[in-house]
Amino acid sequence: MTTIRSIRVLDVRFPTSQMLDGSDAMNPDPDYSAAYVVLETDRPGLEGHGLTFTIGRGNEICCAAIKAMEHLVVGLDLAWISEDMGRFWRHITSDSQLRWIGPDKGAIHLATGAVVNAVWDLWAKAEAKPLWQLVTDMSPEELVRAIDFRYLTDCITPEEALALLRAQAPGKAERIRSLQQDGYPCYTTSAGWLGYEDAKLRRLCQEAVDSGFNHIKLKVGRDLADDIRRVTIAREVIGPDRQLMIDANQVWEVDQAIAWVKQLAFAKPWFIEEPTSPDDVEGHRKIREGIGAVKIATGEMCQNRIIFKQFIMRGAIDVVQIDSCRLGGVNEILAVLLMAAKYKLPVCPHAGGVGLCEYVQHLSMIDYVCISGSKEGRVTEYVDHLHEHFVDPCVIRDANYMPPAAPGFSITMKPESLDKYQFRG
Ligand SMILES: C[C@H](O)[C@@H](O)[C@@H](O)[C@H](O)C(=O)O
Ligand SMILES: [Mg+2]
Repeated sequence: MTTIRSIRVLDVRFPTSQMLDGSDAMNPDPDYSAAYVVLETDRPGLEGHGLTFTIGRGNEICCAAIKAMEHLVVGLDLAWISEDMGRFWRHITSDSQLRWIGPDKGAIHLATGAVVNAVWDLWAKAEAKPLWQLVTDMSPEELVRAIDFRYLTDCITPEEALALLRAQAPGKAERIRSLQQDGYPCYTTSAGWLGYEDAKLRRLCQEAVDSGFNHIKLKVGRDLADDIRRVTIAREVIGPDRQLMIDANQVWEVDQAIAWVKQLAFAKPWFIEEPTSPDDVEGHRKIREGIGAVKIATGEMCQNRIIFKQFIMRGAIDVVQIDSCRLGGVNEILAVLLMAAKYKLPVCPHAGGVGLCEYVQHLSMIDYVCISGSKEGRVTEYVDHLHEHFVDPCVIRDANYMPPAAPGFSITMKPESLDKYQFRG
């Protein structure tokens, strides 16, 4: 028996705004931060680690929200959790007084992401498996049991999910072999932060091409003339055959988005990401209909499975960009992966930030092995910042995430980094 004895919460912030790393049209000066949680157990040496990502101020609010969930996790037995993961998720999201300040959204849901992922990390460490393997070793029945289908059954029922997972099961071993050999494809955003000068943009695009990337994402949306110049540079460096993606981080009105994207269409972007409010399903649908061949991607700020359901069912998006800790952790992410698979939409997760690449590689591998069954038209984000702070950082080979081998969810940070970057006000 392993019992969660206590939780420790740390406010960790990195001064990334100094170099304008991570900057975009909506967020000019992000300080990549983590509301970091450690679940301490009665088994010596066994802890679960998790985090939710913020960009600086407000991180303390997420830390407070995690602390407010303490009574929901302390005292739980790992065997009770792992016996029925869906029951655990319902338990953690059903405190009615905390639910009142959500539900399924805002700081309390970000906190849910941190805590739920810490529990998965704990379970994977207890089983001595990397998280992706813990999940891909599950039977279709066990996977379905991990999901809370509340509010989703008009889109996908547990029976349909089971049928989908069973249909993919025979190919699992072969796909795991493919992951071990070639990894899972990724794209880079490191070249295209909005605060970077043209010369730096050009140099970083070239470096990305030289390291084997076939997909590059650029920030747009502050100034149209700048954008035209920047996408021209990027297209020139990457050539006609690689994919260019653009990301506006929610700055436009719906009609403005249509007009602006049309002006950038000459550079043949594969998709426009977050053209407008992340909650505006109908707005995305209108933009999608108005911009011709350019696809619509969104999801890094899609707060829960219910909004994703609407995007997916209303034909409002082409590319589903789950975030590993804005949704309420692995359980809710599995639900979104299944809905996307049913509607045959590719999932290209959001990453970057601090720790998001470490998290998300596992999720893409689970999607590939158990759910979508394909790497076709799918790439996961990669950003080259802050990996040195992790005990088991992600490994990229020829623009592919290689499957992590160490037990857990790869999110454990080095004690010296936690100490050095702890925010002390
Ligand atoms: C503030 C952040 O760096 C964002 O710009 C980033 O998450 C971005 O939207 C992305 O898609 O990587
Ligand atoms: Mg983005």
